[in-house]
Amino acid sequence: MAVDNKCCDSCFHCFFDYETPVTLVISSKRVGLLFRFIQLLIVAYVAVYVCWYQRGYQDSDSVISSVTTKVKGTAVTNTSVLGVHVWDVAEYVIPPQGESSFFILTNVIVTPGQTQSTCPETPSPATICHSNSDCTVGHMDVRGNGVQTGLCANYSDTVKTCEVRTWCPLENDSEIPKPAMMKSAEQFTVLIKNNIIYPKFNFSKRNILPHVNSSYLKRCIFHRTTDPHCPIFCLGDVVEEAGEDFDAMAIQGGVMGILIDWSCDLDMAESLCVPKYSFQRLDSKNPSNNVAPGYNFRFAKYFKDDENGETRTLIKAYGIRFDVIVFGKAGRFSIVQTIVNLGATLAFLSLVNAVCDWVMLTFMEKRDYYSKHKFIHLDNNADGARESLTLGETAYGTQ
Ligand SMILES: Nc1ncnc2c1ncn2[C@@H]1O[C@H](COP(=O)(O)OP(=O)(O)OP(=O)(O)O)[C@@H](O)[C@H]1O
Repeated sequence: MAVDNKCCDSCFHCFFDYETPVTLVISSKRVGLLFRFIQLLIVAYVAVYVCWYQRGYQDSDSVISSVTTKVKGTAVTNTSVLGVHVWDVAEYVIPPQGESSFFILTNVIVTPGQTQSTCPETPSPATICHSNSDCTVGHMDVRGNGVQTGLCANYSDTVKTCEVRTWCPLENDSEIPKPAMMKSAEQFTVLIKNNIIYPKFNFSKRNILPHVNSSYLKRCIFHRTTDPHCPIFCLGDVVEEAGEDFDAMAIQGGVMGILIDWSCDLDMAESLCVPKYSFQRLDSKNPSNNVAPGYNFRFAKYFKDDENGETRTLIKAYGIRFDVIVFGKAGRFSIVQTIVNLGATLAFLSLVNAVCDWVMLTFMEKRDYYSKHKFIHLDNNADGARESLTLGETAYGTQ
């Protein structure tokens, strides 16, 4: 019965009691100092990080962009296979459309006069044979060059390999030309046309800036200090600025990144929103992991001979692929973002009291004395304003 009464009593109190905070002024230098220090930390965080660094008062948008490229330049080579050969854009830029990623041929292994016939395979543990019984008719090896005829043929005076039906003679890529056949490609230039949009702010711009006229475009080459807004780049300069050696890279090829940063503060003048260019090698050139370095692929040019038979020239192309990568974020003042961030700041400031109370009631010498005055229970049934202090029980646990 007594338990029931106690339970009803506490439910009654819980439901009908009214709690109101009492302002307690504590003249303690230590607590006061802690309070101001945490306040200062929060204000500094909001001012420096949220407002200045993160621009918390701005709404932001990511860039959308289109890129086209055009390469210019010619190179001359003189080799035993091709003789004197002049290479122009249509031959060394692959693909020729001028996309945001383009390949410049810098080194080649040419195998001319290939026809559909039979010839001995390139020697390897899987293709070397001693007699016909070592070869299987119709066998195709993924790493091989054709379909085995079942014959063991002389590859050289000392080596025999299984004969295959394929495009013969086979390519011999055991030695890559050094120096690269077209190392003069470092003098080629590329015009990059880049249009960007920030759709949220209805803002668009291109990297050929308003002050760039056609006569300037005809003679300028990008230079970080003298011509930072010229959209024509010398390939050698791009590789050099990335800290790489063009001659070395031209031998086995690689991948370069031309990075265009369009980060803009749209609260400032539009003329200050300009592209910032940087260059970076994107493929691995780690000397400790130098297996399968560079970049190469094969393609062929096909001809009809006098008897209407098909002949082709196989080209193993080594070169540098340039990827134009556009990125950026723009920000513009937004009242909604400002209010959201101000609200977050105020919410943070309200935490200061909670932290100081916790320190004061947990670690300070006079914590019992503070807690005695912090939590007061007023009994409404008593005559006048009799105070009953709830000693020992605080919101932070038993003291
Ligand atoms: N890779 C490049 N190196 C140097 N200048 C270039 C390069 N690409 C284009 N230009 C020059 O930039 C200008 C604009 O090129 P755009 O391709 O828009 O015009 P174009 O008249 O079709 O160019 P072109 O016929 O000379 O290839 C032209 O004067 C062009 O000669």
